[in-house]
Amino acid sequence: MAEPFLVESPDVTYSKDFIEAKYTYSTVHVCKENGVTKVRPCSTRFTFRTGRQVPRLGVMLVGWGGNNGTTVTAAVLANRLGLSWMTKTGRKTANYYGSLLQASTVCLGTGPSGDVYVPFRDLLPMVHPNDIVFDGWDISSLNLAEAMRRAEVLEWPLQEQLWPHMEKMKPRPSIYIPEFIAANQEERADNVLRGPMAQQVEQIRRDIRDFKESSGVDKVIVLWTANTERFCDIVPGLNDTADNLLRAIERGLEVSPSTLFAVASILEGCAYINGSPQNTFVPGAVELAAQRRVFIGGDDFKSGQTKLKSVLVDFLVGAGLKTKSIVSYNHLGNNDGKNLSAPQQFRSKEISKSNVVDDTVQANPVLYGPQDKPDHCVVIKYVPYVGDSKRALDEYTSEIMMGGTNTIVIHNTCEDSLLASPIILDLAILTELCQRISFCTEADPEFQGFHSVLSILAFLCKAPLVPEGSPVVNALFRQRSCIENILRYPGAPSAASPVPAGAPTGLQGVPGCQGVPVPTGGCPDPGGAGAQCLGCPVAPVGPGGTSGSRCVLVTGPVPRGPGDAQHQGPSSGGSPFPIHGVPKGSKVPVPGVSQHPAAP
Ligand SMILES: NC(=O)c1ccc[n+]([C@@H]2O[C@H](COP(=O)([O-])OP(=O)(O)OC[C@H]3O[C@@H](n4cnc5c(N)ncnc54)[C@H](O)[C@@H]3O)[C@@H](O)[C@H]2O)c1
Ligand SMILES: O=P([O-])([O-])O[C@@H]1[C@@H](O)[C@H](O)[C@@H](O)[C@H](O)[C@@H]1O
Repeated sequence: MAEPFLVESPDVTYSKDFIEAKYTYSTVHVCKENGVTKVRPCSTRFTFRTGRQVPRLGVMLVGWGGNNGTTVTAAVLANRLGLSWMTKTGRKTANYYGSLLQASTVCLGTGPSGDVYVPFRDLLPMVHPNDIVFDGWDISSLNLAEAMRRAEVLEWPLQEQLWPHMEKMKPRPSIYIPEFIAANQEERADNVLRGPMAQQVEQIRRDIRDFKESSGVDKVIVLWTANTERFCDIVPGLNDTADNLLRAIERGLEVSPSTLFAVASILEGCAYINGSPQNTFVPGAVELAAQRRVFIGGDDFKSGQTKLKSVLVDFLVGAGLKTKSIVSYNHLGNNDGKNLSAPQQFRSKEISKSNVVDDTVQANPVLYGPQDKPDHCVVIKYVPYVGDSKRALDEYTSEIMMGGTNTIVIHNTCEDSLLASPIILDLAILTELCQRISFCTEADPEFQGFHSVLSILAFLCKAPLVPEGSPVVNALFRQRSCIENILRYPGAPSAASPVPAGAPTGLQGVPGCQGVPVPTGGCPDPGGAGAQCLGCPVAPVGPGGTSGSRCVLVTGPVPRGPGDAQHQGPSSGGSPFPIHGVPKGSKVPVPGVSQHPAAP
């Protein structure tokens, strides 16, 4: 496939199979020494290698018969077939609006006629959504056409055109454990697996292999878009390590369906993404992903009200206005809303919708003291009549100068599934791309992949899953620039915006953060054992590694016990922490350590 642009630079080479790009990553480290805060610029010379061969991608959706599952499948079919349909406001044509990769652009650089913008998807060779092959599971036996009609998301003239294609698609029977989702879901559960838990996991693994073989896809990514589950307790001996989790499954102990699907996917070498807010990635699941070097990501698609919240609070607090109260109310009438009408399922969603402002608040000690943060209220009501057309009302009240008050009120109506569907595509395509990117540095010449917790997906998720020790950043445009920078390094490094000195250690390119590769060397602060940089996770090479002046930027401490990523829990943040180095040449990404909030 011809490249949409060629980078003419001594730092970029194109071979038949790879694009190789050298890039000097510059950042700053902030360390406090003897009471003095010292800022030291440092840089690392990377070589990125991206495979140019775009595979045939299969996406298996858990919850395929739901509003999101049917809608994203229908959207890809409609685009592939070039469909259009009449509505009361005129003819509509299939598109991918709402997709970062398909419908947004990046500035490649400046030319004689000014800035040159290209679609995000052109930065590197990536899967086109039209080519994705779908399959999946649902506890409801309806075929995809009947499920699309049940969802009531798409206009009927479009549904009619899609019907013959969708009715051939039938969700595979799924793992169903009633106590994890609302009791009101039981009436649709007529397509469920029976037998011991371990046998059900084996069936899911067989399904993945069967799909791969029958469809002829080159690789499969599994994505959870089934109902929101309640949180799981993190229990030592049950789900705190990979071995304990696998043992718990053998014994049929308390493991959620979403975690069972994660285990099945990881054991099949398939990346697994969680589109819902529950803590699917218990420490044992994260450790298993790290051991098998399989990408995992999530949590909870960031589609509308929360996406706006992450921008608004960033704007308000970033402008020095002290936001004191945030009220996020919405009602909706789809099956998701029905499931969320149950307290435990609502609580999962309340957490992911609430914590999205924590990092912005914690980053501004001028406005907020240590325990000070805005009142934050999340309300979700189920109103069947409005269906998928979610109504959101938000109020943001901030203190302004000299005792003044600023109140912003927003009303937002949207089809929730039409916001989530393009996000599902971006999650799958970005994950597949990351599977083809490897990197090395002058100090670590062996090529290696990103950390198994793919936190570059943060832009697409309400509660970004990040390795322990990587700062959790929710500010939307910082998350976007992280994806842009990561895609630029391998594709158009010369245009990559360097991380400005003093840049926040949240997202942009802090190595190990949000998928930014883990470089070694370069840090001016060799530090001794236990030396800590306050600015970002930097550490001297730890046990088993080489000693000396190289610092290793880690994506998380070597597991002290349970390997786990940090689900953005109520108290997420980038505070200093005991950190360890990653022994030189270690290929297994470094899992984090459990930070999952206990079940609320
Ligand atoms: N804008 C959005 O739509 C949006 C945004 C963020 C997150 N989400 C989350 O995405 C998920 C799906 O949303 P939706 O609107 O499609 O909901 P939905 O209820 O329409 O679809 C969920 C589907 O999952 C099925 N299901 C439930 N348990 C299952 C299991 N164990 N195995 C297989 N299938 C199972 C249900 O039968 C249903 O068909 C929800 O968790 C929701 O909170 C949605
Ligand atoms: O719009 P957003 O806040 O990103 O997220 C949505 C919530 O507003 C809605 O209440 C919920 O039912 C959806 O699953 C989704 O989570």
